Amino acid sequence: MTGGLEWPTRDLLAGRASTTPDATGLVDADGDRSWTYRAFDRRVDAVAARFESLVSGPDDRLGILMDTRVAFAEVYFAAMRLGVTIVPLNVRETAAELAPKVRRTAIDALVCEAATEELALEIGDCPIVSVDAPDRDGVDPLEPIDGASVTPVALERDDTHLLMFTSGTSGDPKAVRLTVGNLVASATASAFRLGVLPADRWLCCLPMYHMGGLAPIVRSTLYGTTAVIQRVFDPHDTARVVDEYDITGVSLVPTMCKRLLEAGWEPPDSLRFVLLGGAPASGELLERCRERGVPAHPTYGMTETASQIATATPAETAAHEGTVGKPLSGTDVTVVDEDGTVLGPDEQGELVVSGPTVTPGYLDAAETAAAFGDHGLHTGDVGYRDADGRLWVLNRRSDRIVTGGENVDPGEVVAALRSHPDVEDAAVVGLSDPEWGERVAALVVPEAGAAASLEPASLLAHCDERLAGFKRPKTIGVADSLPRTASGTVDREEVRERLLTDGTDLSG
Ligand SMILES: O=C(O)CCC(=O)c1ccccc1C(=O)O
Repeated sequence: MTGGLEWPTRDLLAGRASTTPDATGLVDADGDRSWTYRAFDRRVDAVAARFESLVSGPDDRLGILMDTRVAFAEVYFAAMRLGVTIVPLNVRETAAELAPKVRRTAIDALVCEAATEELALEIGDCPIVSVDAPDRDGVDPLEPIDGASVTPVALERDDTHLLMFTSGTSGDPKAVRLTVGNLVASATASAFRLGVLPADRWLCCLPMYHMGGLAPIVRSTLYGTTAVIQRVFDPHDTARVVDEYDITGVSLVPTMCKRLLEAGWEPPDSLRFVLLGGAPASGELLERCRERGVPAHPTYGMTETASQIATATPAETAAHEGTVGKPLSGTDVTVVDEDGTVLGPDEQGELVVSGPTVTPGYLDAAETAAAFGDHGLHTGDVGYRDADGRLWVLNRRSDRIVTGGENVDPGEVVAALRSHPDVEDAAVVGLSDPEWGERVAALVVPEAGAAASLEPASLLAHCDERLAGFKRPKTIGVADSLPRTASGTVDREEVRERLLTDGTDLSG
């Protein structure tokens, strides 16, 4: 820190760098470079100095449109140093999906990289900085500048530090507010479950614009251990990185873990945990992990709780099939029925979460009011706890589809399909898929007279202009009308049945 440092501060990196400056903070597995916490801190100062004239303080918002890389971590901590609210954006989404998010969050500046610059220019009605483009004087924006000084802004513990989007189920993504207090509470409780050793090295190969990819960076900085960053997951390459970089822990979604096993992965003894989240891990996958010596820790979490709610150890998953373990310390999970009555052991109901990791609310006050009740945040997930407090999650957020660890709001896909001139109506559900957990599937009702001319290729091209690739239907069926229940809502079970029997597979 070249500027004065005021205490207390929520600048987690400054605290770390002043405590163990010589410990290795970051490793770039792609470029085979590493940075001590001192060097990491200086680079973050350089980034903060570049952005200071654009954004500073709690009223300003900085969008980040970058994929997983060391520079993401540097921009993130620079934004924390400037006390601004960070808005990570999904680089896989289209301009049509991102533009409303940028508008709703009123971003004051947007950071992008070479690969996202074009997209940034389409969506950002504000100053845009690419971390890959030299500035006007030809200087690499991430290189420390001698004598540069930045005035850090101390965030209050309860200030909004992060606005992260999560998919709803009816077409409107929600912006979750998170505080530095939420993230610190989560990282602390995570350490109590997984343990921390001085030689720990956490491999980060999940998207950093999602909670599952960002959380390990916050954790390792708080702990003073090392984050090893790999931009693109690839079963053979990721297995090599785990070996070569002495990785002790890695966060994965189940699809990645399955691919590693299929590629013949046998992890080194030094690997202490695989944190397996974002989607349910099947019993079959966990069984194969046990056979191969993969220390799988299935975890249940959400953006709204800054990642983990409950996490199981390998011994627990072997002895109690299907459990996600006990809630982390400090987190309470209550099971309630439809009237809000608290249920007892083994009784199924909605999971309600409270504790220091839980968001203070959404950006939209009406969404916040709808989500919180007497016992905390209503997750929309159904599950139960056993007499010892272990948690089972039976189905995930009502209609939401989870494919390869990405969440898809069926409402968004329906809206995209309905905007096609030959489509009158559509219903979208998730079908079970051996590779992705679930696949997006759509039952489409053509406009009168358009049935003969409705081409799946035209529907898919229409979706590709509006939706991220992972939201594109992989199975499509055509019907004269949507099946409905007695109360008039779409009968999702019947939609599923029809797609399973009559749907055309378009995933090839
Ligand atoms: O499902 C979510 O939205 C949160 C998922 C998440 O945080 C996660 C996803 C994959 C691996 C690890 C984690 C984690 O809890 O840290």
